Amino acid sequence: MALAAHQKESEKLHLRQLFESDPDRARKFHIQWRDFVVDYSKNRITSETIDLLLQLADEVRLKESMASYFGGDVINETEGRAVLHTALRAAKDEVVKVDGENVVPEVHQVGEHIKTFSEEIIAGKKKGFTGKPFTDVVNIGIGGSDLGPVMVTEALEYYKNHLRVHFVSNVDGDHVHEVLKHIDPETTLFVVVSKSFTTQETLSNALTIKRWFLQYASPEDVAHHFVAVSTNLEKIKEFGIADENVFPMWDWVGGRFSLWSAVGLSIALSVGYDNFTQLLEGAREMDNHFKETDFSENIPVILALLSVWYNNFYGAETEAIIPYSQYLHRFSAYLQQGIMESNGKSVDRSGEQVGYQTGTIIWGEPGTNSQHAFFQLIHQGTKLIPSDFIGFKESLHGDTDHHNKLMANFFAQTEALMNGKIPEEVRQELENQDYNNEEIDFLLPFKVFEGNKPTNTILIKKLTPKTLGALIAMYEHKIFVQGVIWNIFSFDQWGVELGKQLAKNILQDIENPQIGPHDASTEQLLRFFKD
Ligand SMILES: O=P(O)(O)OC[C@H]1O[C@](O)(CO)[C@@H](O)[C@@H]1O
Repeated sequence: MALAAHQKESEKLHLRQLFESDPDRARKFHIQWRDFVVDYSKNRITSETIDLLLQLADEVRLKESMASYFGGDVINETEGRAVLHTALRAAKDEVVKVDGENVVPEVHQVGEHIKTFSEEIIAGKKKGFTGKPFTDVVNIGIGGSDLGPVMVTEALEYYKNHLRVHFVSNVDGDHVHEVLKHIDPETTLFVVVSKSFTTQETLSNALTIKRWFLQYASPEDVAHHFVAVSTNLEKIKEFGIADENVFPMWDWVGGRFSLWSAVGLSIALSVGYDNFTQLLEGAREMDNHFKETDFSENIPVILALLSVWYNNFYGAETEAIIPYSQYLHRFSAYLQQGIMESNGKSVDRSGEQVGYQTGTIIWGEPGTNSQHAFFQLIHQGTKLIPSDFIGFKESLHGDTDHHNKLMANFFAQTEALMNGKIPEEVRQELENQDYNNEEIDFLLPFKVFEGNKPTNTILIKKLTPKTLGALIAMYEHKIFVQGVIWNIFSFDQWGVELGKQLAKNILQDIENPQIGPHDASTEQLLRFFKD
């Protein structure tokens, strides 16, 4: 394949040389779009690489797949569903059909419900069972019903109102009990979020909270303090939630892409509905950019192709995502589900084992903390770790002193990763510090930086609800493009089922005297646990 042969050649090149030999490189390999600058020039690529990768996008018929994705075709074939998180941010006059029905009016109707509900809670018009306004919100959900809301409410903390928002996700009782310590039943609203309303963790946490609540309130008060977001309206009723407190969602929205729906209710409660709609608008703008822009200037397409380049041709297994913003401290955790649950597949669309690498391992922490934690390995370790650096031009607090220092680190790291430090530079530096020759010869190999480490720099004007929406949508579309290239189904998640099933059986073993047949190791461990 042309790309494999090309990789053999490009492997010999160093980013330093590539910059030295082409003064136009930074201009050539960057995309400016609205408040975003995406500089991908610090990658091990030439114009030929990009041409070959764009050719690959054509060969896999990416354009046609995009039309199916946005058009509501059943592209989640193993679950028989369309994949339409993009419809959740569609403008009122757009038409997006599922089974011949335009779903946009319904989406906007739920949006209106989110608006009135959140505004009444924020304004203190809707009150708790003793007539006091709400002060706290607890989001009860897991996976996509938790990670998106928690990431966005943290990311938009600067924009938040007086409501304190808490998240309970883990079935580990420590999580729920710690949250219960900090809330008052009279003034807390509980938002139970579960697309299926059958998830063990969420139902257990919701029931524990309901039991706790009923120590202070009567059963009819549940209707005022609990709201639910789900596709499973029957189960919600059984739980005792009032009809007006039910926010529907749809099976054509995957959990990990659902924060744009009523799953984002805790976001709207935390930052207000206007900010929530700004988030959607940012995502819509990115959708349009993705749909309408030539692939050579298309941010999600270029980022996806670069990721494929390292994953499939350089053998890189992981990608680091490093936001230089403390507000984005849950961003990589959020993308871990988005990317790894979507593209962690080893069977292609015809049911055959793939003979190539698929989904990348995603990890990361905010800069500058990450520099003091794991950057040693990125700079001088043996592994190739392509990294996305995300930073903002303006500081929200207007603190230029801190922001300049933060951003100096942001730029310095990608420059250092790219250039490295050659032996001559190290020698000169040590000589200047009056080291003798023997000391220099000893220290030199440890102080050399090979460089040539690829990074993308995503520089955004300011962290706002709108730019955040666009940033999240950018990664959503990157996931989609990669799924098309790898010919896998990105929108199911069968791989999470087996563990769930076994846990059900093991719970029986734990709660009953008998331990069912297991492998010798599991059985022995269960005996230790029960003794
Ligand atoms: O919203 P639900 O149905 O409770 O599911 C929670 C999460 O569980 C999964 O199905 C599997 O982890 C995710 O895809 C989903 O986001």
